Amino acid sequence: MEVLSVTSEIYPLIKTGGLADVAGALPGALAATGVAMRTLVPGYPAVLSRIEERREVAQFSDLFGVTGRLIAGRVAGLDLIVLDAPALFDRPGNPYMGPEGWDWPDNWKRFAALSWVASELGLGLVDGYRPHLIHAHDWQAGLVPAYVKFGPSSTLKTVMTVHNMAFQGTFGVDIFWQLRLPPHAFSVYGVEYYGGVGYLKSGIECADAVTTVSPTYAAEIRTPDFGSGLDGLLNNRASTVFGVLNGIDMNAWNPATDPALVQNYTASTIQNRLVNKRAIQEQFGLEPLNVPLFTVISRLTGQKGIDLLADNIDYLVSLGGQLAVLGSGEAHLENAIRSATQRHPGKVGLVTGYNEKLSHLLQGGADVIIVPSRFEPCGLTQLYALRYGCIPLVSRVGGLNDTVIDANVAAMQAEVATGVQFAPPTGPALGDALRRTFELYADERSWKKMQRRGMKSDVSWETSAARYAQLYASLTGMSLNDDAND
Ligand SMILES: Nc1ncnc2c1ncn2[C@@H]1O[C@H](COP(=O)(O)OP(=O)(O)O[C@H]2O[C@H](CO)[C@@H](O)[C@H](O)[C@H]2O)[C@@H](O)[C@H]1O
Repeated sequence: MEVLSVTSEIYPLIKTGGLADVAGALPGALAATGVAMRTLVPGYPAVLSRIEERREVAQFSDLFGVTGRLIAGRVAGLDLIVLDAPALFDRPGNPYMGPEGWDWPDNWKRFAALSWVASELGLGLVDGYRPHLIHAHDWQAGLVPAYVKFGPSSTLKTVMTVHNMAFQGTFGVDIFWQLRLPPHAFSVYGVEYYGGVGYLKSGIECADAVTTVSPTYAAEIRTPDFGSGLDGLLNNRASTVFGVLNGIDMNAWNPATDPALVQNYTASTIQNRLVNKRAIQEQFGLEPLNVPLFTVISRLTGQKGIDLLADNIDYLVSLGGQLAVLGSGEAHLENAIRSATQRHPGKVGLVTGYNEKLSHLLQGGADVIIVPSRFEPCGLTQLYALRYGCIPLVSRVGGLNDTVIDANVAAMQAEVATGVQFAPPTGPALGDALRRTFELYADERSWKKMQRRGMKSDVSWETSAARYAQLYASLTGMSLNDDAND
């Protein structure tokens, strides 16, 4: 079966967050199930400069007013189709915003073009390639299901995956007439959203199935607290909304071979993590002490609960811990952490910006990763942490609830705990969880056991890739080993 994945970022070429990791890992994981996945991505400079075995497979003389072409090629085992449209994608900054941090004003057009091209591929634009299903990720690909629903094909199926309900891609009504959709697509059954155009809304409304990245988040987003205004629509579509937990790339994230670590290790040589811990302490300006080292690797935003963390740094230090934070985001949160580094020299360190390599080292040497999110569709850093023997301390929401087993008394006695959970996501509850974590850390033997359990827990894509494959099969009516392009 041939599936076309459509995404605005993909690891290892271009990444601002977890979407890239998932888009980069899923094709490889699906291959074992008999699904051949190609991925359509925008031709950002970072993508075009790395694509290999490149072939031009289509040209557009009028792609929403600009010219463009499709280049097929491969990178890092990924089968890519790249939309090379320099007027839309050859820009500095990240995929969504310029270097000054402002969203590009024509994002509606950039990602409408991507989605429209995906639907054309679905109709057989390129000789010898006709996907049976298109899998669209997040609002940037949210128009794909609308182009398919209001287009000529009656057999092409679509799946819409929501990685974060908070980012919806909403625009004014004026853009509608430039989207190449028929007039009747501007309705509650199409792209209309509170009088404007909603890309994610349209994807949820028009796709044959909607998935999100954990079972708990799939239930949460059907409530007003987490639905960001789309809970009503999701409830209407309840029988076609599924939660499929993310996995991780077990090769890219393997402490036994990870080149970003100073010292590699396995569950049986876990004491070697100390070498990485010392390297972290050095890089973050922390004293080389054997005290609990906490880390945070995150966008520094309210969603991620970084204000709850900031409120607890003094307490964490008073308990005898150290903290190494890697991230960037909202200025007031960056400032709050920076001022903590000044209050607690040698105990709290901050590295701002995005640093993939350092994120690996932190997982391989810190004792605990704190993930205090207010909501978390799945969360990947706690999964990397489990694999690396770094204990996750997480709020009990979304995928954090589904992947970490809290070290309560029963779970410790049954020897199944893998981390610490707290609820609700408030400062005092996080403080209480920190206190519990120090108590657990003090019992060296059971702490090591908990680390080893985490390292053995299944965070791979295997189960979830099979679930996606089953979903594709049920929507297309194909069996998984049917030949591509039947
Ligand atoms: N400063 C930094 N330097 C280096 N690496 C950094 C970094 N800051 C973050 N990262 C990395 O970026 C990724 C973040 O992924 P998450 O799943 O935690 O959140 P995100 O909100 O981006 O993703 C959304 O999509 C994913 C995928 O579905 C969901 O898991 C998640 O809940 C949802 O919010 C991780 O790989 C992390 O290591």
